[in-house]
Amino acid sequence: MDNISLEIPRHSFTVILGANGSGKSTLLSVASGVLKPFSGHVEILGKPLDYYSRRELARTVSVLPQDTSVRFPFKCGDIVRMGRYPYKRRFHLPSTRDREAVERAMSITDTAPLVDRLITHTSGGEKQRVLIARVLAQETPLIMLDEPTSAMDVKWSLRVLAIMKGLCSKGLKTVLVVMHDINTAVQFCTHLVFLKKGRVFASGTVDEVLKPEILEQVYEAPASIYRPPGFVRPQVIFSPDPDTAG
Ligand SMILES: Nc1ncnc2c1ncn2[C@@H]1O[C@H](COP(=O)(O)OP(=O)(O)OP(=O)(O)O)[C@@H](O)[C@H]1O
Repeated sequence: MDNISLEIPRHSFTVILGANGSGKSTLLSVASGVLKPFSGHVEILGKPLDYYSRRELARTVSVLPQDTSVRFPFKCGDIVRMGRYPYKRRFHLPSTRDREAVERAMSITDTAPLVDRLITHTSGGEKQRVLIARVLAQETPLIMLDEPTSAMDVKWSLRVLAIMKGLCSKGLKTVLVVMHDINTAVQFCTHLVFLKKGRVFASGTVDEVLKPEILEQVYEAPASIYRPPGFVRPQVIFSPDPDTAG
């Protein structure tokens, strides 16, 4: 990736979209400090990333990576409690605030019934919900999620995105999400970023950038926008390539 210049508005719910290999996960890794950029810099809440200590960064940004394979048989409750590590003081038991944050996160994500279940014994969608609970328990002003709902059913995809949207619209969080499902993304997000070949191709509000000419260049497929009755936001239809559609 090169020449990326991007500002994520505070309290926005921004979704990063683009074709496979366009650089979405890489951008999220650079933005969260997991990867160092070869040149340039990242600022979080007006402060250069390099000025954050690891602990301060972990109290500022919570990240859900794309690869969520958990190889160790931790209990789901312990996984969510890990979200409180940035606040842990040596030789201290979890505080009331720690316990409340974990309980709240597990309640919102309906993962309390899984508290004693081993994470290795959960379904793909349940595991993603547990990891979302960990992110919420971390209580950071910034949340970065890489394909957080890829294994979730429709109900839970919509619910998790609605939770994130609610936190942004209340002014409590800024959320940056990588997703492929453009039609679900536009129902919730305030801003869209389209990447193409490692560069920002378009960035702005849904109305500014959800345009057939942009979509066609990003996805290399004919696109139309329509507004189904009862939907506040538009939807996209991609037409199959007549040569390969059969
Ligand atoms: N560890 C790595 N080493 C070298 N190249 C990598 C590595 N990870 C990713 N890449 C390459 O960097 C480019 C961007 O990858 P990235 O994972 O950011 O894309 P993406 O937009 O998230 O893709 P997808 O939609 O398939 O998840 C791709 O060409 C990919 O092959």
